[in-house]
Amino acid sequence: LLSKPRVPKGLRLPPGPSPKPIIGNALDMPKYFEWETYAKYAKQYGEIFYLDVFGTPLVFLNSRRIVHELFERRSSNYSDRTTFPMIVDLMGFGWALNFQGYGEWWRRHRQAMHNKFHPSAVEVYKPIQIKHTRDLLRRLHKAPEDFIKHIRHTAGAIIMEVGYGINIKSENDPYIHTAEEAMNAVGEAAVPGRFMVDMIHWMKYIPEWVPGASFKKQARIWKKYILDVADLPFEHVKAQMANGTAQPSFTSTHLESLAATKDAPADAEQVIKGTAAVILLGGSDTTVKTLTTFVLAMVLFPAVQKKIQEELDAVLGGVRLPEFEDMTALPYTIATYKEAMRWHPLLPLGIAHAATQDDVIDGYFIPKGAIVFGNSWLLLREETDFGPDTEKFDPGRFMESGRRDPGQTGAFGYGRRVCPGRYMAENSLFIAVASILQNFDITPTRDSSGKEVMPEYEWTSGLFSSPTDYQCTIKSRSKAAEERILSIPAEV
Ligand code: HEM
Repeated sequence: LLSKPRVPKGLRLPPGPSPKPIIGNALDMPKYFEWETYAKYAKQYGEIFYLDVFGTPLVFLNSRRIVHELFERRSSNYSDRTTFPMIVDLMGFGWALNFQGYGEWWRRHRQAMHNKFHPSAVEVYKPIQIKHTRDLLRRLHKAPEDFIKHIRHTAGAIIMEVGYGINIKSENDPYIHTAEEAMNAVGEAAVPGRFMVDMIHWMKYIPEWVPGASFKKQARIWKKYILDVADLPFEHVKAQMANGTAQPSFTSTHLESLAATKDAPADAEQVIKGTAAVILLGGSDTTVKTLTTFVLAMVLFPAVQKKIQEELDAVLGGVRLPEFEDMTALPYTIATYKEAMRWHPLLPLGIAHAATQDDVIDGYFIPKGAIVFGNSWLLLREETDFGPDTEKFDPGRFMESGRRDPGQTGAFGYGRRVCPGRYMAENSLFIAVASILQNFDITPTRDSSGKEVMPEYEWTSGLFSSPTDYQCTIKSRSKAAEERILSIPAEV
């Protein structure tokens, strides 16, 4: 199929030179690790190609030049989202700004988020991030084998306090559980092509009992989590505000401003509720998965780990825990979390954008409604931007001049849709990496004969890609490290 470029039916072409490859159709869509297959297609077909999927072009952008041209310079045309009948109509996810079309409703959500997540606004979250990261050290010291559970708890605790002022203590917190279930559902459903109903929209009207309509049953099961994750914590904060016990948070401060606003639109509360839930969803699992990638890299690349620890020891003198003020003195530590985002980007194909109007780029026609992907995985492996050997985990690459920041090269997405939580996310990653490595050594586990056993894992495939759960040994580095950890107050 791929060897014969052709023009799918129904696609108009610009006049002039012959069109570039339109390389195939739904049959050419890989189901798993799509970014790798699309990267191979890119080698064959160049900076831009597309697949025709039941009349909808899926356009793939494969170079930084073309990504910049469309997503940044022509951002007013490439900031829409495709309609996801599975996610929005059947699973009830219309409240999530991630999946809203480019328009006033999305803009109001984005504004609500921006107000509290721009670079200086996120400063107020730093004490919360420090407090819960220190608690993470205590938990890691106590039960190191459960490190993934602890990282998950910490990310959830940070985001619940930031978003709702709710202090979660238990590792089985029901809000976090609901958020994880909702996030897993999105991870599966947000991959274009995963559900046929996203291509053939009338299928959403098929009754659940019809053979072949199992997607409807699946959507119904997921919908409960998706509605609960928005409703339950929000109602909790409102009840707390009514009885005067609410802690300041994204939700409470927005609700207070709303109460003080004359003639606020009737749906203003909906915007706050939806945005708070999106913060909960976007804010916990993303950090967890990036940190599990980082821990894995530490097991696989011990020399890198040693180098980070040397930097941390030199700056902190082995006597105090890291603070955000240390950031400027810790370039290699910063390079490490950036390398984790580059080496294996969490969203290898980002979240697809959509074209609002017909457009032409380099003589290729992109029709209105086309679904447009930046292949972040490919961009982040570009040797001209990141230096040689990009398969290797090497923070040292960022110590050379002229290297690009992965956060501005696709790891956080593109243009007007770029991740609005990125400043807070980077702070969480920095303080976690610095705190963990100052105090712990991360090594492979050992078998009964004392031989090292490398972790067994696979990269997951879907909207998100991160390692499946794996084992490693996390041990405090020294007596001094142990004392530092034990001196952290038990109650956070
Ligand atoms: C390491 C952590 C994170 C990574 C790698 C990440 C990555 C991304 C990516 C790739 C996108 C898609 C952008 C696009 O469409 O071009 C995105 C969107 C988004 N992210 Fe993040 N993110 C992270 C953390 C967070 C956090 C902490 C929050 C909330 C506090 C958040 C909230 C959002 C929201 C609301 C959107 C949707 C934006 C829109 O559609 O306009 N993310 N993120």
